[in-house]
Amino acid sequence: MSGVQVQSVVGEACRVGEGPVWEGAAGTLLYVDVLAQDVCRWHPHTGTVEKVHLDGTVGCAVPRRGRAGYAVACGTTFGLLDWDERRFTPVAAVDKDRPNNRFNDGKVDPAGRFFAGTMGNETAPAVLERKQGSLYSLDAGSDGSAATATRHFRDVDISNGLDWSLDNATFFYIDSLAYSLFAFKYDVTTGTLSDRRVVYRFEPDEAIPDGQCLDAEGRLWVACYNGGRVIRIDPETGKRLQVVKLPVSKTTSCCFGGPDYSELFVTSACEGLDAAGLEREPQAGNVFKITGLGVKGRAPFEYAG
Ligand SMILES: O=C1O[C@H](CO)[C@@H](O)[C@H](O)[C@H]1O
Repeated sequence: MSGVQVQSVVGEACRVGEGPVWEGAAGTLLYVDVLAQDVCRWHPHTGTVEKVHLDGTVGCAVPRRGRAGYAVACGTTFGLLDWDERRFTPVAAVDKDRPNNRFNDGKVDPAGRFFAGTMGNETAPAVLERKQGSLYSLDAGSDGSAATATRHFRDVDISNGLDWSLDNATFFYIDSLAYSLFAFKYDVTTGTLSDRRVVYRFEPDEAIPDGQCLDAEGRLWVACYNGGRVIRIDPETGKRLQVVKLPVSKTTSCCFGGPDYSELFVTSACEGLDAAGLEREPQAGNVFKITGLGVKGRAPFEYAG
């Protein structure tokens, strides 16, 4: 019998919860509510959620190496958030020719670069002008030089689902409306991508692929938006290995965490629920914890700037 259990741990609903990151030293879960414009931090021991409200949509927030606060992709600007002072300092702006764009999902690479991608403005979930987005990284300057934003590619619909293979040689990426999980060759020394290929094409009941994370065995866990599930994919074989269903439909992203990284945290959204009665989902927008998967994740990488 499967020992997999799903539990709602943050009962306060997010409009669009995204980008969970486990903070090992503090034992807290960082995530964002994109449309509420909040960076959120959940304390499991007290059950409380602290929030910092920003002056724009928040695509993602990531921890900094050896420094307090977070690097954040807000609106179309990479910046730094001083959590205690609740102050956002812009570092680099992108997509200056696309005023309706916003940042979406992001993650730090094994060398400390902050990758995040953009998308056009949605009129409803997953309804937007196509091919407006790009994938960027924010590379921390060395020896006191300024951080710089680099565009890796254009023509993205909804930039999503980033992670790197255990040997750092492959970058995994999702463009949601391509309904595909892509892999690129990755040069971790230079931070460059090449040779894009499709690893997995999503099934109709898996709906829209959203955020993802790698586990310690090199397999990927993908949250399926409108699919109410996370699925485990072997990128070597392109086979789906496992499905875990959740009690809400708009599952948006996942990360491993907990004291030994054996718990999978899943964010969800309640914004834009459709006319099929889904708005009555009692737990839509909550954060969930899945235990008993029998596999662990790894600690997140931290932005070097
Ligand atoms: O990552 C996301 O995926 C969702 C589905 O593609 C989209 O509706 C959200 O606005 C977006 O943040």
